[in-house]
Amino acid sequence: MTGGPLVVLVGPMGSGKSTVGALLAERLGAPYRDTDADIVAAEGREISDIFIEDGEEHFRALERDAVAAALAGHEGVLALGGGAILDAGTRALLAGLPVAYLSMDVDEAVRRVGLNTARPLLAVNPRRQWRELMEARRHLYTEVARAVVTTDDRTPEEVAGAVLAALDLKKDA
Ligand SMILES: Nc1ncnc2c1ncn2[C@@H]1O[C@H](COP(=O)(O)OP(=O)(O)O)[C@@H](O)[C@H]1O
Ligand SMILES: O=C(O)C1=C[C@@H](OP(=O)(O)O)[C@@H](O)[C@H](O)C1
Ligand SMILES: [Mg+2]
Repeated sequence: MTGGPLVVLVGPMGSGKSTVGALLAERLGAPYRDTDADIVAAEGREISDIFIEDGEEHFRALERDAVAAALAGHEGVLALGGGAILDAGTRALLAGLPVAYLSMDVDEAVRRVGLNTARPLLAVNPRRQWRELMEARRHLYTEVARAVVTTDDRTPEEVAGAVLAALDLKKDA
Protein backbone atom coordinates (compact mmCIF):
# COMPACT_ATOMS: atom_id res chain seq x y z
CA MET A 1 0.00 0.00 0.00
CA THR A 2 1.30 3.45 -0.79
CA GLY A 3 -0.32 5.61 1.84
CA GLY A 4 2.22 8.40 2.03
CA PRO A 5 3.66 9.83 5.24
CA LEU A 6 1.69 9.49 8.50
CA VAL A 7 2.97 12.82 9.78
CA VAL A 8 5.14 15.55 8.31
CA LEU A 9 6.71 18.01 10.75
CA VAL A 10 7.55 21.58 9.77
CA GLY A 11 8.56 24.59 11.85
CA PRO A 12 11.58 26.72 12.68
CA MET A 13 14.90 25.26 13.71
CA GLY A 14 14.83 24.18 17.31
CA SER A 15 11.09 23.70 17.44
CA GLY A 16 11.78 19.99 17.93
CA LYS A 17 10.94 18.45 14.56
CA SER A 18 13.74 15.90 14.75
CA THR A 19 13.31 15.11 18.45
CA VAL A 20 9.52 14.91 18.32
CA GLY A 21 9.60 13.11 14.98
CA ALA A 22 11.60 10.26 16.44
CA LEU A 23 9.24 10.03 19.44
CA LEU A 24 6.19 10.05 17.20
CA ALA A 25 7.61 7.27 15.09
CA GLU A 26 8.14 5.20 18.22
CA ARG A 27 4.60 5.81 19.42
CA LEU A 28 3.12 5.00 16.04
CA GLY A 29 5.39 2.00 15.49
CA ALA A 30 6.40 3.54 12.18
CA PRO A 31 9.73 4.46 10.62
CA TYR A 32 11.26 7.89 11.09
CA ARG A 33 13.00 9.95 8.44
CA ASP A 34 14.59 13.40 8.45
CA THR A 35 15.43 15.18 5.22
CA ASP A 36 18.42 16.94 6.81
CA ALA A 37 19.89 13.52 7.62
CA ASP A 38 19.12 12.32 4.09
CA ILE A 39 21.01 15.28 2.64
CA VAL A 40 24.00 14.81 4.94
CA ALA A 41 24.16 11.12 4.04
CA ALA A 42 23.86 11.75 0.29
CA GLU A 43 26.39 14.59 0.27
CA GLY A 44 28.84 13.15 2.76
CA ARG A 45 29.18 16.52 4.50
CA GLU A 46 27.43 18.53 7.19
CA ILE A 47 24.69 21.02 6.39
CA SER A 48 26.76 23.91 7.73
CA ASP A 49 29.51 22.94 5.26
CA ILE A 50 27.04 22.84 2.36
CA PHE A 51 25.90 26.36 3.28
CA ILE A 52 29.49 27.64 3.54
CA GLU A 53 30.84 25.88 0.46
CA ASP A 54 27.90 26.14 -1.95
CA GLY A 55 25.46 28.65 -0.47
CA GLU A 56 21.86 28.50 0.68
CA GLU A 57 20.38 28.39 -2.82
CA HIS A 58 22.23 25.19 -3.59
CA PHE A 59 21.17 23.71 -0.27
CA ARG A 60 17.50 24.52 -1.03
CA ALA A 61 17.77 22.68 -4.34
CA LEU A 62 19.21 19.62 -2.61
CA GLU A 63 16.49 19.91 0.00
CA ARG A 64 13.70 20.10 -2.56
CA ASP A 65 14.89 16.85 -4.13
CA ALA A 66 15.27 15.25 -0.70
CA VAL A 67 11.72 16.18 0.29
CA ALA A 68 10.29 14.88 -2.98
CA ALA A 69 12.16 11.59 -2.60
CA ALA A 70 11.14 11.19 1.04
CA LEU A 71 7.48 11.94 0.36
CA ALA A 72 7.44 9.42 -2.47
CA GLY A 73 9.10 6.61 -0.56
CA HIS A 74 8.14 6.87 3.08
CA GLU A 75 5.05 5.88 5.03
CA GLY A 76 6.17 6.92 8.49
CA VAL A 77 7.03 10.15 10.25
CA LEU A 78 8.97 12.73 8.27
CA ALA A 79 10.76 15.76 9.72
CA LEU A 80 11.75 18.52 7.31
CA GLY A 81 14.44 21.17 7.74
CA GLY A 82 13.20 24.50 9.03
CA GLY A 83 13.56 26.29 5.69
CA ALA A 84 12.09 23.65 3.41
CA ILE A 85 8.81 25.56 3.15
CA LEU A 86 10.61 28.48 1.48
CA ASP A 87 10.50 26.54 -1.77
CA ALA A 88 7.21 26.81 -3.64
CA GLY A 89 7.68 23.38 -5.20
CA THR A 90 8.13 21.84 -1.77
CA ARG A 91 5.02 23.58 -0.47
CA ALA A 92 3.05 22.20 -3.40
CA LEU A 93 4.27 18.68 -2.56
CA LEU A 94 2.91 19.09 0.98
CA ALA A 95 -0.61 19.97 -0.13
CA GLY A 96 -3.20 17.70 1.41
CA LEU A 97 -0.73 15.85 3.65
CA PRO A 98 -0.94 15.51 7.46
CA VAL A 99 1.47 18.36 8.18
CA ALA A 100 1.98 19.69 11.72
CA TYR A 101 3.66 23.04 12.33
CA LEU A 102 5.63 23.01 15.59
CA SER A 103 5.69 26.61 16.80
CA MET A 104 7.60 28.36 19.58
CA ASP A 105 8.35 31.87 20.75
CA VAL A 106 11.64 33.71 20.39
CA ASP A 107 12.85 33.14 23.97
CA GLU A 108 12.41 29.43 23.62
CA ALA A 109 14.20 29.50 20.24
CA VAL A 110 17.22 31.31 21.62
CA ARG A 111 17.38 28.94 24.60
CA ARG A 112 17.30 25.87 22.38
CA VAL A 113 19.50 26.78 19.42
CA GLY A 114 20.81 30.32 19.91
CA LEU A 115 24.46 29.38 20.23
CA ASN A 116 24.39 26.24 18.15
CA THR A 117 26.76 26.82 15.25
CA ALA A 118 25.48 23.72 13.47
CA ARG A 119 22.51 25.93 12.55
CA PRO A 120 24.21 28.48 10.35
CA LEU A 121 21.27 30.84 10.01
CA LEU A 122 21.29 31.70 13.72
CA ALA A 123 25.03 31.83 14.27
CA VAL A 124 25.19 35.64 14.56
CA ASN A 125 22.77 37.68 16.72
CA PRO A 126 20.33 34.79 17.15
CA ARG A 127 17.45 36.81 18.58
CA ARG A 128 17.27 39.27 15.71
CA GLN A 129 17.96 36.61 13.12
CA TRP A 130 15.17 34.46 14.48
CA ARG A 131 12.65 37.31 14.42
CA GLU A 132 13.52 38.16 10.81
CA LEU A 133 13.41 34.54 9.81
CA MET A 134 9.96 34.09 11.35
CA GLU A 135 8.61 37.22 9.71
CA ALA A 136 9.56 35.72 6.37
CA ARG A 137 8.36 32.22 7.17
CA ARG A 138 5.48 32.22 9.63
CA HIS A 139 2.80 32.51 6.96
CA LEU A 140 4.42 29.70 4.96
CA TYR A 141 4.42 27.30 7.90
CA THR A 142 0.79 28.16 8.50
CA GLU A 143 -0.07 27.77 4.83
CA VAL A 144 1.19 24.18 4.58
CA ALA A 145 0.00 23.04 8.02
CA ARG A 146 -3.09 21.02 8.81
CA ALA A 147 -2.42 21.59 12.52
CA VAL A 148 -0.38 24.10 14.53
CA VAL A 149 1.10 22.74 17.77
CA THR A 150 2.86 25.03 20.21
CA THR A 151 5.98 23.64 21.86
CA ASP A 152 6.57 26.34 24.48
CA ASP A 153 6.75 24.90 28.00
CA ARG A 154 6.08 21.41 26.72
CA THR A 155 8.40 18.42 26.83
CA PRO A 156 9.05 16.61 23.55
CA GLU A 157 6.77 13.80 24.81
CA GLU A 158 3.98 16.29 25.44
CA VAL A 159 4.48 17.81 22.00
CA ALA A 160 4.30 14.36 20.41
CA GLY A 161 1.02 13.69 22.22
CA ALA A 162 -0.36 17.04 21.09
CA VAL A 163 0.57 16.31 17.46
CA LEU A 164 -1.18 12.95 17.54
CA ALA A 165 -4.29 14.55 19.01
CA ALA A 166 -4.24 17.52 16.61
CA LEU A 167 -3.96 15.26 13.58
CA ASP A 168 -6.48 12.84 15.03
CA LEU A 169 -4.02 9.97 14.77
CA LYS A 170 -4.39 8.32 18.14
CA LYS A 171 -7.18 9.16 20.53
CA ASP A 172 -5.34 7.86 23.58
CA ALA A 173 -2.14 9.84 22.91
N1 LIG B 1 9.86 20.51 23.66
C1 LIG B 1 11.16 20.76 23.88
N2 LIG B 1 11.55 21.30 25.05
C2 LIG B 1 12.86 21.56 25.29
N3 LIG B 1 13.86 21.32 24.41
C3 LIG B 1 13.54 20.79 23.23
C4 LIG B 1 12.17 20.47 22.90
N4 LIG B 1 12.16 19.96 21.65
C5 LIG B 1 13.44 19.95 21.23
N5 LIG B 1 14.27 20.43 22.17
C6 LIG B 1 15.73 20.61 22.08
O1 LIG B 1 15.96 21.66 21.14
C7 LIG B 1 17.06 21.34 20.31
C8 LIG B 1 16.59 21.30 18.86
O2 LIG B 1 15.72 20.18 18.66
P1 LIG B 1 15.54 19.50 17.24
O3 LIG B 1 14.64 18.34 17.44
O4 LIG B 1 16.86 19.25 16.63
O5 LIG B 1 14.78 20.64 16.48
P2 LIG B 1 14.58 20.88 14.91
O6 LIG B 1 14.76 19.56 14.23
O7 LIG B 1 13.19 21.41 14.80
O8 LIG B 1 15.60 21.90 14.55
C9 LIG B 1 17.60 20.01 20.81
O9 LIG B 1 18.65 20.28 21.71
C10 LIG B 1 16.42 19.39 21.52
O10 LIG B 1 16.84 18.51 22.55
O1 LIG C 1 15.75 26.89 8.99
C1 LIG C 1 16.61 26.59 8.13
O2 LIG C 1 16.75 27.26 7.09
C2 LIG C 1 17.45 25.40 8.35
C3 LIG C 1 17.10 24.49 9.32
C4 LIG C 1 17.90 23.29 9.62
O3 LIG C 1 17.05 22.22 10.01
P1 LIG C 1 16.31 22.17 11.44
O4 LIG C 1 15.09 23.02 11.33
O5 LIG C 1 16.00 20.74 11.66
O6 LIG C 1 17.29 22.70 12.43
C5 LIG C 1 18.71 22.86 8.40
O7 LIG C 1 17.89 22.35 7.39
C6 LIG C 1 19.51 24.02 7.88
O8 LIG C 1 20.43 24.41 8.88
C7 LIG C 1 18.64 25.21 7.48
MG1 LIG D 1 15.94 18.90 12.63
